[in-house]
Amino acid sequence: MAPLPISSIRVGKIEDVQELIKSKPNKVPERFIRDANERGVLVSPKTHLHQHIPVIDLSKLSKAHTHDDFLFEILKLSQACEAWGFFQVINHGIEVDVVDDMEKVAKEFFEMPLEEKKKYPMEPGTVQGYGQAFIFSEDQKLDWCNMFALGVHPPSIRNPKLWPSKPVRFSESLEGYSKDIRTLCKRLLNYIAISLGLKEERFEVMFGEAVQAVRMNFYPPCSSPDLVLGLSPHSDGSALTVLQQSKDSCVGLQILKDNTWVPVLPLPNALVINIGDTVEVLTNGKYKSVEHRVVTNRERERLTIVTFYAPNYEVEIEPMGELVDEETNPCKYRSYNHGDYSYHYVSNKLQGKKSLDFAKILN
Ligand SMILES: COC(=O)C(/C=C/C1=C(C)CCCC1(C)C)=C/O[C@H]1C=C(C)C(=O)O1
Ligand SMILES: O=C(O)CCC(=O)C(=O)O
Ligand SMILES: [Fe+2]
Repeated sequence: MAPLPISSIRVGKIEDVQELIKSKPNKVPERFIRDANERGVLVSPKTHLHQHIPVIDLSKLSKAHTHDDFLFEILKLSQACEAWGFFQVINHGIEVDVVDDMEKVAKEFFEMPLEEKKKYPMEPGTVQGYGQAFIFSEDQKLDWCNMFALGVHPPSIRNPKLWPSKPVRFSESLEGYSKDIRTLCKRLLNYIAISLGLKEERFEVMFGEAVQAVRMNFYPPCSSPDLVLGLSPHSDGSALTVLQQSKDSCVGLQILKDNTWVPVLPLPNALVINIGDTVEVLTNGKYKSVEHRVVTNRERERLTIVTFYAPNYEVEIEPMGELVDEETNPCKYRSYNHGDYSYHYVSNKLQGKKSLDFAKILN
């Protein structure tokens, strides 16, 4: 994927939110204050008024369980992908130590002094390193978030200069974690294929050497959480996204369901999975990538480790023939190259599901 044309990008001063709350704990600079229609309404996690995203027990999909258990869980998965685009997985098979270790090094990374983190800058027009991605103009509102993003796989997408030497165990932990998350993504895509009545390895074969990137998001507390957003509304450009919320994180992720922002309440040892734009296109819209955003908290911070899993850049994407019917379910998306979609995605600001207009066939 080619870098963006840096010369044309003027982003102004992007303040580091962790530093901001150290020096002026009660001040929210104008550039973070959202227009009234965009602001994150706080939703109490205690409220029982909300529906919750489905929970899929992956142990029920292993050989140790009965065929009925398997079918029931696959049905739940299919309903989750169709109605929610989001679900949590429990008994996912990734060792607690691997997950905890990743959380620990990510936390240590964000806790380092700014000078240390600045050794790995996200330059304007790039998406890897420490900073804020998706900023393309001086008047664009900023998210109340610090990010650290790295390309992980295949090795050709890595920028080794951005892999930090501190915390000392960071790279080793990220390698181990990413290997396990990759296995989980392949497994989930196999189950998703089964849930669609496709051959189990349909996605794996199509994706080739899949692209995997990780983004760590740190949201410090904010004195006026009702005025800002932790992360702007967006859908993910990936095929699947795996989100880990650190143990002491506040609730913050909200997904747009039936025009209402529904909070995602963390479950112990669960991972949150969401369908990305690529699976929406491949399934001709049967499984949807759902718009989501993050709100902040007055007292508590939030740390998330997010993996984007997507086809190789060379792969041509279009709705799968098995899921299209010229008469009853015609193609809703055109054919395109995934590398081109990735470029399009990272060269535009996060704006709901707007990125997918790239692929939509408009009648
Ligand atoms: C800040 O970055 C992102 O939010 C992001 C970027 C991912 C990427 C890298 C960090 C390096 C390699 C390229 C890639 C674009 C995957 C989001 O990723 C989404 C967007 C697309 C498209 C995707 O596949 O995942
Ligand atoms: O931090 C979160 O809860 C959500 C992060 C997210 O949506 C993303 O990184 O794409
Ligand atoms: Fe996201």
